[in-house]
Amino acid sequence: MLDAKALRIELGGREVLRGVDLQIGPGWTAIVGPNGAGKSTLLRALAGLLQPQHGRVQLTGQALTQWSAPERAQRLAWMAQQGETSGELSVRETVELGRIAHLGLAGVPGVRDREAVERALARCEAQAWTERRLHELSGGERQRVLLARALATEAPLLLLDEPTTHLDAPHQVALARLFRELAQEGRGVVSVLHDLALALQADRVVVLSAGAVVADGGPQDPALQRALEAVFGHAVRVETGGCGRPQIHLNLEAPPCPPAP
Ligand SMILES: Nc1ncnc2c1ncn2[C@@H]1O[C@H](COP(=O)(O)OP(=O)(O)OP(=O)(O)O)[C@@H](O)[C@H]1O
Repeated sequence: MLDAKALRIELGGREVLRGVDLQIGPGWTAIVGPNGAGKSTLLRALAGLLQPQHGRVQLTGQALTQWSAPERAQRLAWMAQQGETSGELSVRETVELGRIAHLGLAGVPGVRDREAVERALARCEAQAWTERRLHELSGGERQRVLLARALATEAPLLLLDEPTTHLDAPHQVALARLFRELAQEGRGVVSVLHDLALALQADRVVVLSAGAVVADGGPQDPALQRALEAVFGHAVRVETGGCGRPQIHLNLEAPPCPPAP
């Protein structure tokens, strides 16, 4: 779906992305890395919101810039870190914004649009507040509404910047389940995550450090464990948990293990 090649981005005179290559297909991809590693910058570049000084991003074989804004929005949904949405809109109005890519600004929603909005609200467990204003919601509730707006686009690819911010533990688990469901439906989900335990539930984990991809593989990949130790500077142990899914243990007291001989 998305193919980024040799992406280099400079912000404020500093090189923030240093030649990133990344192909994104169906499945759930988690992007992790320390603060300032360039995760949000990478996601914004993949969404076409930031122009790289060098390199390019293609969406299904065509440069991102060659798609019109509505065409692009039908194929690629973007969820920023919180803050960009008007708190005066109701929850339903906010989620309906996800249909603008299909309807245009003056379009009248049809049955399909209303169904997409209801399905998105249900998947994010946000149906109970549809008439409330966004500013009346808690941080976690608002986060689920913004995710519902992205889902309402029905785009095959979702780019989500820290979607678990403000979510309590059960809703974080529910979100991981939702991402796996979306992946099984053949959609691509790319999420920037700080919670490594959650990130290891993804099909693929990309580790970014100082603007470069330093590991890219499945959650059980030994190279991933080594990269996480190197990047975060603490011992990391990944083992198989009760449901056959990887579990991570990050030992903040212990330094990384010495490299294998
Ligand atoms: N508009 C800007 N002008 C100058 N530098 C910027 C700008 N936006 C981001 N940066 C810098 O680029 C680097 C990468 O920022 P980015 O937000 O992509 O990091 P991140 O990995 O998402 O971090 P975090 O985990 O803290 O959200 C940081 O060092 C940041 O200070």
